[in-house]
Amino acid sequence: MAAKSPILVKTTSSASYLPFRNMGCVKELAESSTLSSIPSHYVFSTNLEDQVVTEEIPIIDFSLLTSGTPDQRFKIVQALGKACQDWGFFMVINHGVPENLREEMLEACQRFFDLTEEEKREYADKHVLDPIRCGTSFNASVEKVFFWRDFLKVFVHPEFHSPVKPPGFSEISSKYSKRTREVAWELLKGISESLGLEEHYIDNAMKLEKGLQVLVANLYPPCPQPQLAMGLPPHSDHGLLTLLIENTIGGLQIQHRGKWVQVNSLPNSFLVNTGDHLEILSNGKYKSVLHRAIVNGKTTRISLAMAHGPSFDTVVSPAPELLNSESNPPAYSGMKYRDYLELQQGNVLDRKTCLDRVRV
Ligand SMILES: O=C(O)CCC(=O)C(=O)O
Ligand SMILES: [Fe+2]
Repeated sequence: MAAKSPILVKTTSSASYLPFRNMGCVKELAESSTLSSIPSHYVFSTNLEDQVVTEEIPIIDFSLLTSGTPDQRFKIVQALGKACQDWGFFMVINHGVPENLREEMLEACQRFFDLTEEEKREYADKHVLDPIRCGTSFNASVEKVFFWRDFLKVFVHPEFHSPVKPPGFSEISSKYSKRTREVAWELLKGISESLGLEEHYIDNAMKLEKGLQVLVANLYPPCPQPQLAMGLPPHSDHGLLTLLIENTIGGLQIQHRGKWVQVNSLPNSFLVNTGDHLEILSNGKYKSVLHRAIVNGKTTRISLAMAHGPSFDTVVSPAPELLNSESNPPAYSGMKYRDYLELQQGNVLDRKTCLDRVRV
């Protein structure tokens, strides 16, 4: 393959922005009125010129899963299985989580990012397994190139944590986490059945009663050179299922049959993607989806991903019930979820390189 010529761009010298490496805040950088080009350490060298297409993304009507007739439930379980197998991604409608709670939660996240650097510092530079941490990019301590994104990550289950500021964050987050968790766990029952396992199989095997739920708020400020920067690069999520909402601004793209597909979310829907641990548990039948977040030049985008995983101590390996020594041998080795999480979050975010470490 011919080597790509380097992209030549006018960028700002990184030296004057180095302080951001410590605390991290692309928000402040973006708000500095003189910024007309991005510092060189935000230039993402790989191809942002890939063709992006629009396709019809599977839609799951949640109400049919919980209160449909047996026939409707059967059909929606099949649709769930097909969405997991063909896409690793679907939109969930009629889930019963009130629209105003979703909006209040997004506003609370905005208010967190609006706190001063001083107020946020308490949660900066934390270990990846610290229950509350904020920062910029993905893992600024090991990255050469930064992503155009600030984040807040909070473990909200099995123990509930919350930053004390901004006022009201804790109450809203507690309500929102509970409601989303219920939706995720119900979807996992349907997904269990779609694999030919009994309804509570994933519950039991992954010890969901103590399952980890992480609130991940992402802030992508307007970027003066959006075609050169990346919000989040192609990656898959750890855990089983991630339920994402966004303010009115799009930016999520998923990979489907080798192409990047733009996600245009339906109003009031959850954007759901399957994670690495569902891929492991299903022995590769339901592959975790590669996705990325792009940035824009005009408006701040906020997304809120709720990641749902096993309990920390669960060793996740392919479900024995799905294996066959001849036709379907185990394709992944077992690893404790806590160790996987530490590995994934403690390294550079790069496609599915973490999952590759447990492939047999
Ligand atoms: O902002 C988005 O749309 C994607 C966020 C995401 O992939 C993540 O937080 O893992
Ligand atoms: Fe993600």
